[in-house]
Amino acid sequence: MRLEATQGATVAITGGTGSFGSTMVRHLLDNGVGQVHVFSRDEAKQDEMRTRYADSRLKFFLGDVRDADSVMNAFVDVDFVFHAAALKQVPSCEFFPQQAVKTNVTGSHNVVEAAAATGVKSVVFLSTDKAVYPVNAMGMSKALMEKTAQAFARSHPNSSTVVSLTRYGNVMYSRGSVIPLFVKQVLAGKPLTVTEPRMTRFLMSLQESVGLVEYAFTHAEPGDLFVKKAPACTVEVLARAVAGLLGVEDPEIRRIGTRHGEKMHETLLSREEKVKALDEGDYFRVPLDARSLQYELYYEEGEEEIVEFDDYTSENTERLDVEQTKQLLMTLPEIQQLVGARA
Ligand SMILES: O=c1ccn([C@@H]2O[C@H](COP(=O)(O)OP(=O)(O)O[C@H]3O[C@H](CO)[C@H](O)[C@H](O)[C@H]3O)[C@@H](O)[C@H]2O)c(=O)[nH]1
Repeated sequence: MRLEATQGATVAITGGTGSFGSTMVRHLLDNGVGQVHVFSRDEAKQDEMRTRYADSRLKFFLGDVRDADSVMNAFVDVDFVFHAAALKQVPSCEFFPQQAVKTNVTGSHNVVEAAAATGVKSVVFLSTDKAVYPVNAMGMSKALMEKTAQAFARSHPNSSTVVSLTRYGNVMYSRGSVIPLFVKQVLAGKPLTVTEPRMTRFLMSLQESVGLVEYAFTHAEPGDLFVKKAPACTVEVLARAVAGLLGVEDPEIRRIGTRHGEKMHETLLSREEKVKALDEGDYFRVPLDARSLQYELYYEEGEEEIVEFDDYTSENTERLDVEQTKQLLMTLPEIQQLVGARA
């Protein structure tokens, strides 16, 4: 993975102390970035990161994407922005949808406006499969974030700020997610709690999410949306793979039922997007629908092709069995460590 464009450049990352942010920061520092502006709300995490990275190219900006001035302040003299700050927990957004609107929608609007006002060259927005046909407040607010970014690109065709989007699925081993939970349950000798055995999720590593953002950043035309092709598996397969790697071949599985706000399968591209998507090998690129607000284009001329296409979902993508899932899990440093420690 190379980030030639960022060599010597100044990059700002909103949500810079999170999982994505800190992985991207490491990657940028290793690839000759000039400066990184780490923008986030949590001073303790910033302090921890400052000590851990101990690199004079890092500058920390305390602020909140909800506060436009704080965003503007962090973007002065910045070349590129990665917008990762978000409320991303499904349950908390479900209980506090207004908070999701403030951070994910208004906050993202502040980011795009500040980027344009300060002359940022390119800003990549991070979205999620949960934004496609959304059923929960987190997904709905991320869908509106996407629309906010696309609306900017559509209404400012001559802007020197390129706005693009990436969408990805579940990041394996992310904080609070199911893989570390299954690991904990296996190590404690407890049954594995599986919501619905046939439920599927895309599987992506944190490194791949950095790669996707880098790809978007390097290739984007204004308003483009990028998705990485990814395999998927059922949660039962995932549970069996995690247990198998930790030496439990036939784990006890306790079915707990689908949780609130959860889908059976996730969708990375709707069929309306799929019909427009360009296949670029590991990635799909969906160009901006740049039509103006001429109503006849929306209401009088349809698109015949659309019915021929399927959505791109965790159900119809490449599906992994237990052995293949084990192999994929073994690419994760956390799993390598665990398995190594037990060998
Ligand atoms: O005890 C559990 C918990 C989860 N699952 C299943 O495992 C899969 C993955 O669950 P995660 O909780 O890891 O991921 P989600 O798809 O629910 O989404 C997660 O990742 C999102 C980001 O994409 C948000 O952060 C969200 O709040 C967070 O729950 C789902 O099918 C879920 O039903 C189980 O089988 N058993």
